[in-house]
Amino acid sequence: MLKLDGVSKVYRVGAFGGRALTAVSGVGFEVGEGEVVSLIGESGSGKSTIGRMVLRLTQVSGGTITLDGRDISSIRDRKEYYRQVQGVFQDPFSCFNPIFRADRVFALIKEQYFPGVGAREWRGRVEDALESVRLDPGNVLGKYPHQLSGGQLQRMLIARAVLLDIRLLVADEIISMLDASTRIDVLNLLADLRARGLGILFVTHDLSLGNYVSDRTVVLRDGRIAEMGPTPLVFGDPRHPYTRSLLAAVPRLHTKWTDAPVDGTADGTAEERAEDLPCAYHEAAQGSRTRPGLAEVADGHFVACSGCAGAAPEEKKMKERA
Ligand SMILES: Nc1ncnc2c1ncn2[C@@H]1O[C@H](COP(=O)(O)OP(=O)(O)OP(=O)(O)O)[C@@H](O)[C@H]1O
Repeated sequence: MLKLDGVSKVYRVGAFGGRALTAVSGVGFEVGEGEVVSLIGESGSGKSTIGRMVLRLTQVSGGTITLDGRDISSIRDRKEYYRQVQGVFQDPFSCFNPIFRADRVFALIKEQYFPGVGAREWRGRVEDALESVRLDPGNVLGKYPHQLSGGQLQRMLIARAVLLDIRLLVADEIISMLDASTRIDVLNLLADLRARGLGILFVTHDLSLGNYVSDRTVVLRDGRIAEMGPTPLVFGDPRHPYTRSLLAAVPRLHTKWTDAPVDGTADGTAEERAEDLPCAYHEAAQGSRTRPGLAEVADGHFVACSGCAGAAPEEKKMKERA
């Protein structure tokens, strides 16, 4: 369904746009029907930029993004595209105009996409969509955004996507602002939608969430893919030192921060990372024709050479020392 191939994004920054900032470089992965793919990485690694490019909110600088083989930038009718692909973002409040009732988001969809549907039938469809995201229509219809919780608003936005019967949802940090119990509700809701065939690009900096929801995981570092593959492989057998350090830094439920090792990771794996270098995947990554810069270490499990161009400076230094 969705395919990114060698996608890059360069922003012009600084005074008069005189400096180039490469936010995303040579990224390629797919999202199939009924598949959840997590895009994981630290702040600034380029996750949202990728989401925005998929949503056509930001132009691609290099490479292609295709939907069913069609370059999305060639789809002139944006409405046709947004009928299939929608985004939901971190802050649900910012998606609603406080002076209008929250259900205006549904009215706008009707106006744009379903002008011929009668009022009664539309009301039925809205109620069904709300129930499918476990909202009681009687509780939320007719209310203003400030009368609803963040979780309710987030679900209304997902209901809007359900009404459009989209094929791909870009979910960018959608549960970061929700409390723990609402989070799990929204995650389970995504699982329902996935079971109905919806593809989901799940953008998060939270590894445990990525592990919980996704079939496949793409780990981004400085705009490049460090590692990607089936989630159980990436989390169960991480090969890139960066993935390992991210996983090691996840706080453990029964460990107090005062008991954490002083090297900054939760289980003291800094030594292990140094031992990994020089990189065992250098030749395979260089030689790959299908996934340039990535070595396939198991079926569908790819890892970047930690010493190649684009690797973080401290990794390069470690490689030189090794
Ligand atoms: N519109 C823009 N103009 C210039 N630079 C930008 C723009 N948007 C993002 N960037 C830069 O691109 C890089 C990647 O940003 P992006 O928001 O994609 O990262 P992210 O991984 O989603 O981070 P976060 O988790 O903090 O949202 C950052 O260095 C950021 O400062």
